[in-house]
Amino acid sequence: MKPLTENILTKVIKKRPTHAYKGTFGRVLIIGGTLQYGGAVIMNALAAVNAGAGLVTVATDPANFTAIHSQLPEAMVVDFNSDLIELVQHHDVILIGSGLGDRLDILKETFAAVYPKQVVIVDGSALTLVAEHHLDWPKSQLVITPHQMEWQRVSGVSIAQQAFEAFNVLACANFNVRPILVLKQFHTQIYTPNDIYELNIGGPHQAMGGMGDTLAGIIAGFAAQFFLASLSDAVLAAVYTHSAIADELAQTQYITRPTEISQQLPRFMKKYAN
Ligand SMILES: NC(=O)C1=CN([C@@H]2O[C@H](COP(=O)(O)OP(=O)(O)OC[C@H]3O[C@@H](n4cnc5c(N)ncnc54)[C@H](OP(=O)(O)O)[C@@H]3O)[C@@H](O)[C@H]2O)[C@@H](O)CC1
Ligand SMILES: Nc1ncnc2c1ncn2[C@@H]1O[C@H](COP(=O)(O)OP(=O)(O)O)[C@@H](O)[C@H]1O
Ligand SMILES: [Mg+2]
Repeated sequence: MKPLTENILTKVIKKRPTHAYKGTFGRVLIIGGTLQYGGAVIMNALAAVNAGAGLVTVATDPANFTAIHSQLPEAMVVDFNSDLIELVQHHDVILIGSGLGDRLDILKETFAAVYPKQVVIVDGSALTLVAEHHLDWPKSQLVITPHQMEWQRVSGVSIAQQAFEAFNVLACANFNVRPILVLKQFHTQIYTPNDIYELNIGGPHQAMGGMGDTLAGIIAGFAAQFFLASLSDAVLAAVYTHSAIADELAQTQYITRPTEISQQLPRFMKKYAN
């Protein structure tokens, strides 16, 4: 296992070309946020917008529309009960699952609509639904972001077994599509097709609901902008950035709120852009 270091940031985060426009930095579609979990998609979107995604749309329960607009006027909204096929196909990056609850119908429709060039990030409730209903993974560039219980549900690798890399590698090999696995924990591990990395920063100041929703949003924002270099590198840089900002905040704070991490993204990224 390789340590994930700060070097990944200068490798991935690039100075913006002068003639760029919003389309240059990718279209992100976030799908999730039932009535109970509206905050999850707000945190996804705050992270994706602040990470620099060019255009962000949130497909969610209409009950969340006003809250999303008041937090983040940069984001667009759409009813997740409407026909999503065309919408899904018009985006570069799809983030599905944070606060999706039991909406298996939406998950199946999305998985069926995506095509191989797209990046699909599967988080939260979508992972639990895949496990419960034995769904095939979408035929796309796949990133999955389970915490340890979600990974146990999806892969059958128990939390105790997860300490042994080989079990996790074998489980990934058994998927119908090869994923990039972000296995979240204290010292998160990232399984890419070539290597396994361990994050050696971050800490218990991050142990709070919404922290994973924020990470998923940063991954979406980085994948949208920096995908052409390498999706694996974009994911690695997103994981590092999330905890590096948290650790900066923790120098003077007892806890680090997910929404504060998102606020710090533009300032933090500026330091590494070259
Ligand atoms: N503001 C919002 O809208 C928010 C919405 N959210 C959304 O809620 C949805 C449900 O997600 P979820 O993670 O809260 O619940 P679930 O999938 O049942 O997993 C919890 C179970 O797993 C266990 N467990 C064991 N190890 C663990 C570990 N390392 N990390 C975490 N858990 C671990 C744990 O054990 P216990 O705590 O009981 O000891 C418990 O039994 C999801 O879509 C998410 O996006 C949240 O983001 C919060 C903010
Ligand atoms: N003790 C800890 N040290 C470092 N990171 C932590 C710690 N506890 C939680 N985290 C991080 O917080 C996030 C939790 O993700 P998740 O459980 O999916 O949150 P949520 O679904 O509530 O948004 C992960 O990125 C995880 O690595
Ligand atoms: Mg989560």
